[in-house]
Amino acid sequence: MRWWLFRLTKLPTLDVETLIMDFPQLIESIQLATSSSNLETLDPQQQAQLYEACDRLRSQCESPLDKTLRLLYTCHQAIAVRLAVDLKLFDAIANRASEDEDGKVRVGQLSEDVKADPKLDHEVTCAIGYSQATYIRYFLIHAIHYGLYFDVLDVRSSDILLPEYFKEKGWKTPDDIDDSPWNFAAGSKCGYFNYMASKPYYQDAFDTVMASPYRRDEKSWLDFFPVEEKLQVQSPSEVLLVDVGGGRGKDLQTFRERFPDLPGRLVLQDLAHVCGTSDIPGGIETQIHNFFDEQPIKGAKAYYLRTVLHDWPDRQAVMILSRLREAMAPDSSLLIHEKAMPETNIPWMAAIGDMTMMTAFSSLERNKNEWETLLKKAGLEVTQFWKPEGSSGQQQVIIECSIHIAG
Ligand SMILES: C[S@@+](CC[C@H](N)C(=O)[O-])C[C@H]1O[C@@H](n2cnc3c(N)ncnc32)[C@H](O)[C@@H]1O
Repeated sequence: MRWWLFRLTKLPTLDVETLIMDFPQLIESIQLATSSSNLETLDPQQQAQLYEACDRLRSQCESPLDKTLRLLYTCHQAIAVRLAVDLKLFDAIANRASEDEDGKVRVGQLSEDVKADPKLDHEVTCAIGYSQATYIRYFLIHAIHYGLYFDVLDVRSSDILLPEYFKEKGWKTPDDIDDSPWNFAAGSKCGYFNYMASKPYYQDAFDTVMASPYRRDEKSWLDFFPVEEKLQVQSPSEVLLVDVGGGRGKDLQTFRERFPDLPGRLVLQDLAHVCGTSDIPGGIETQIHNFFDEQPIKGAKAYYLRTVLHDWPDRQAVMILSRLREAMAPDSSLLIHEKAMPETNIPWMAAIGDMTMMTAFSSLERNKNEWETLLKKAGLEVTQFWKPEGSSGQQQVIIECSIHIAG
C-alpha cells in the first residue's frame, strides 16, 4: 500500500521544540497576519511555503478527535461544492456581493436567488465556507468545470467503494488500467479516456480544467529549464518541440509567447476529439495522434509530456515512452513535466493527487526512483531533474531524458 494512506491519516504528535515555544507570541503573530491584508501581497512561492508550514503546524496541534472528525466529514464539504455548482450558488454569491458596498452577502439573500429550500441552501452555503471572497472568485472561474471534472472521474463514488474494491481484489495496490477503482465504481470496462470521448459535455469540462491556470505551477518550467541553451535547431523547418497528449495546447501557446523568435516547428498532438476543440493561434501545428501508435515525428529536438504518464500504470507508461524512444534521434530530448514526489513532508495536495491517480487510473504520482526505474525499462535515461530553488513538494519538475546508449 502506498504512503498516501499514511500521509492522509497521520495523527498529530507534539515535539519538544513546540513545547518550549512562546505560544502567546506565536498566536499573536498569526492573528496579526490573518487580520491584516499582508497575506494578499505574498508571491505564489511564499504563499505555498506558508501554506505548507501551516499544514505542518496544524498537524502538530490538532487534537486526535478534531483530526478524526475532520477526516470523516470532509466528504460533506466535497459534495456541498458539487451541490453549490448545480444550484448556481457561486454565481448568486458573486452577484449579491457586487451589489453590496462592502461586498458582503447574507445567507438569507441567497435563498431568494437559488431554487432550493432555504434551509438546504443555508447548509450548503455554510459547508463551503462562502465568506472567503478569493475562494468564490476562484470557483466562479474554475468550479463549474472543476466540479464536473471530479464528478466524471467518479472519484467520490470510487472512494466510497474502495473498501469493497480492496476486499474483492485482496488489498493490492491497483496496477491494471482496465480494473481501477473507477472502473469498479462506474461498472465500466472501457478506459477512462474512452468513456470521456463518448460524453462531450464532460470531455469539455476535463479539457477546460486541463488548460486552466490552476493546473499550471507557481513557477513556470520556462523559468527554470534553460530553454534557449537546450532547445536549438539548425533550420526553421525542423521540429523543435512536440507536445504529446498536449490537450488544447495551452503549454505550446505559452512557449511560443515566451520565445517568439526561437526557430523550429511546434507540434501539438492529442486524440481527434481533443484536437478538434483546441483553438490555438497560427504558428502551432496540430496533429491527431494516439501515443500508443508509432510516433510520426522522427528526430524532433524535444518531445514534451506534461501530466500524461501519471494517468497510466507502469505497463502502459513504458509503451508510451517506448514509442517516443523509437522516434528520438541521439540528440533528441524527452522532457517529462510532472511531480517527482518527495520522500518526506509530502504536501497533502500531492498525496491527494497520488490517491486520485490510483483511484481513477490504477496509477500513481512517481518519486525520483520510480521515474528512473520506469525510464530505464523504456530504454531511456535521466539526464537531469530540473526544479526551481526552494520550491515546494507540490511543484512539478522537468525530467530531462535521452536515449540510453549501452556501453
Ligand atoms: C491529464 S491530460 C494532460 C493534458 C496536457 N498535457 C496538460 O498537462 O494540460 C492527458 C491528455 O492525454 C490525452 N490522451 C489520453 N489518451 C491518449 C492517447 N491514447 N493518445 C494521445 N493522447 C491521449 C488526453 O486527451 C489528455 O489531453
